[in-house]
Amino acid sequence: MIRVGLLGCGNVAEVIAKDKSGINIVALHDAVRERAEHLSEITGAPAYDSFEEFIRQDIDIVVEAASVFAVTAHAEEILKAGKDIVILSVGALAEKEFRDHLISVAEKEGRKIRIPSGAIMGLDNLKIGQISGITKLLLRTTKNPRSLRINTGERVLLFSGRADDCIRQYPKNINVAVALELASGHEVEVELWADPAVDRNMHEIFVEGEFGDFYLKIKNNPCPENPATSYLAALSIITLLNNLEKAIIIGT
Ligand SMILES: NC(=O)C1=CN([C@@H]2O[C@H](COP(=O)(O)OP(=O)(O)OC[C@H]3O[C@@H](n4cnc5c(N)ncnc54)[C@H](O)[C@@H]3O)[C@@H](O)[C@H]2O)C=CC1
Ligand SMILES: O=C([O-])CC(=O)C(=O)O
Repeated sequence: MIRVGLLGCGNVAEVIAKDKSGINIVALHDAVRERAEHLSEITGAPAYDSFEEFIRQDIDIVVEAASVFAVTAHAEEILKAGKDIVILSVGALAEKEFRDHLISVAEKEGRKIRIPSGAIMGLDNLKIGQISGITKLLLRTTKNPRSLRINTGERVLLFSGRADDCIRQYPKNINVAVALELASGHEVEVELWADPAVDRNMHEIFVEGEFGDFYLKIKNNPCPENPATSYLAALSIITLLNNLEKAIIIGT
């Protein structure tokens, strides 16, 4: 059974820890000790204060659900320690130089970097952008101001521009833009809106290309402990882990 280590023991990790589908969590690490200890009580897996000790454990795959910074700081070491990695804070890969370096380390070590679909649907078939022209790719994300930690009584456009600039400004809110970019191999135009009238995390994706066009709108229920994060993101990781060893692979 695949041995999973959780890097980051916050909101997403807690949903994973409470899941009953049989994920085998064997080690935990969080910069805040109490968070790892809390998940230790739920899973029975040991919590390690130091990252170095955590990564020495008998882990097959590390699930990062921590922060963009945690990926920058630890992803290379995880791969070099012979473990695969699931990266939820995929915004860390917006910078090409870092991304290319990490991929080359994974290739050299014979390891895999897995990017879950996270808080959106449709990421799988968008990979066709790597072989077929895409002429438009726009992500319009709308969240309640509370999720974005701002105060406004009306709908406001907080950002309009490139994904890499947006993730630098909102590292906890727009990882999906970078996932879309990596899947499609195409630059994403991003709009980030704060709207007090919405209580869900909404992502609208507009795509045009040689295949035709599509429009997708998802209205995600936020996680109770962290309204910036959609519950779907945690479900997507659980699903990824449950499918790792299946003989049939569904989706592009
Ligand atoms: N790709 C996607 O679609 C999505 C990505 N995310 C990202 O996933 C990550 C996790 O989300 P949540 O669980 O809601 O966040 P959270 O804030 O509830 O939990 C993160 C935990 O990681 C810990 N942490 C942060 N940096 C660390 C480091 N360098 N070393 C060790 N521990 C560290 C924090 O102390 C915290 O306990 C966030 O970066 C979030 O932006 C969230 C939703 C969707
Ligand atoms: O959970 C969401 O709806 C999206 C999100 O925070 C992210 O992409 O970082």
